Amino acid sequence: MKPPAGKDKSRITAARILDRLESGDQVLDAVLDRALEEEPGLTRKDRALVMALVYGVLRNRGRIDWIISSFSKTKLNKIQPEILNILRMGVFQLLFLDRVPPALAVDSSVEMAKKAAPVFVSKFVNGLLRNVERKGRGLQLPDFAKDPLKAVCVAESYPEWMVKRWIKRFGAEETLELCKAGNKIAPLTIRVNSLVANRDEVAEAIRDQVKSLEMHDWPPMAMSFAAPQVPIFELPGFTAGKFSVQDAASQMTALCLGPQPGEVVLDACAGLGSKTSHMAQLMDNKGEILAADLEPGKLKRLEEEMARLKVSIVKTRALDFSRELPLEPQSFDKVLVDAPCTGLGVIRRNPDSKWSKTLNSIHKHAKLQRMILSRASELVRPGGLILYSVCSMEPEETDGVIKAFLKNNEDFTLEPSPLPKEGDQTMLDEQGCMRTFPHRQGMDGFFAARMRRRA
Ligand SMILES: C[S@@+](CC[C@H](N)C(=O)[O-])C[C@H]1O[C@@H](n2cnc3c(N)ncnc32)[C@H](O)[C@@H]1O
Repeated sequence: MKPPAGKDKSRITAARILDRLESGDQVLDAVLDRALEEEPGLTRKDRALVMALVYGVLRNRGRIDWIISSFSKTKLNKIQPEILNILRMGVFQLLFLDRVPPALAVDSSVEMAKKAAPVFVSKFVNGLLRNVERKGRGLQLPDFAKDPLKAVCVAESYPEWMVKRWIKRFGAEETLELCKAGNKIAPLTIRVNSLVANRDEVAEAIRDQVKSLEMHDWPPMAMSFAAPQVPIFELPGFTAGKFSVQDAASQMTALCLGPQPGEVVLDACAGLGSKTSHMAQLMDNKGEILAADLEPGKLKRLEEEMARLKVSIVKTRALDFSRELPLEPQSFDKVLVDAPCTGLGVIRRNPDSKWSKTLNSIHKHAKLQRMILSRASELVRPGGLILYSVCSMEPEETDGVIKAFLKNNEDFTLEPSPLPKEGDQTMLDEQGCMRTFPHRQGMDGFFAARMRRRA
């Protein structure tokens, strides 16, 4: 079966994205955006196939590789990386994607292999995928009762080092739940911009264009939905700035800091500004926010986003918080440090992190986080607050950073974040730090600690 041209382009684009991710130094969103920009001819349907293939392979890569190993005499690390990604996409289409006819899954993979390698390699691809088609579903997965580590790694597709440390911390049963939750497609959650709209009004405007619309009890401006009929930026109210896309756990961060109207606030690692605009909203667009980030390009996009959301109290400045800062010490009422991290709490959105992060990434991030928190804290006025947050659940990036900071900065003390205690009590630990987990609350995995400088 000869693959139709449009679909072939989708597969070639998906393979290119997977190949580019191999280097480990680029994140999925950026690689996706660039690859899709390079192929303006792809229709919405073609793009949907690209997404399905890329996310599908990344979510299921451990299991797919185990299947390939079961049918290949050649070790995986001896297979040319481009060919391995073609095989992964082929196996994914054969065993995980019902809508692709098996002949198309095999033939399109063989055609791609022919362009990337000598004929004997495309024959290997053909033979292996035909075997997977015939016998792949009959493979017996490793037994959880006998070898939980291997069973979780294969069945849920996670690297061994990650599962090992989670089993040590959470036990095998809970690790299985955590890994399963990380493979689920995350709901689309938005935050209504109270500066220009209320939640009921936004819900009514989008109700007939989305499925399973659900209002959250907490955080109060959040609602989630599935399967929007149009891209988010085409939903009614988006252009007018009535809402932003932001996970519920991420919406909790600004609430933990609780900036008030009229205050002077610093967002030290502002990125594209999802928490900056939330803080402006909580401040009723009164006061001042300095949004800083290492990357000036992000701040330009942040400024555009503030304009869309009708936020006028934000100034931006490119700053490196791992170095001495050109700012007046103790000049801010509140400081948010939403630090760069491994992102292991948001695997369901960025499944590439499973394969790009290592134990070393955790240690490298923890070192940078300590430096950034320490520099940013110099800017907090007496009696003022600093909130440290990361979208990771790893002890080195959470408790480790806070413990070291409090030890070296005796004029700061940890205090409970002002999240509701009843009902949602599980979001706060015994010290009042916010901790969310995908398998416990159905939210991204986040950590936030609120610390006050003595007056
Ligand atoms: C977790 S992201 C922030 C996300 C952002 N707060 C939001 O809600 O959209 C961390 C940010 O820290 C920035 N960053 C990394 N190293 C930094 C440094 N040394 N100084 C300042 N910002 C840094 C990154 O560019 C990135 O945008």
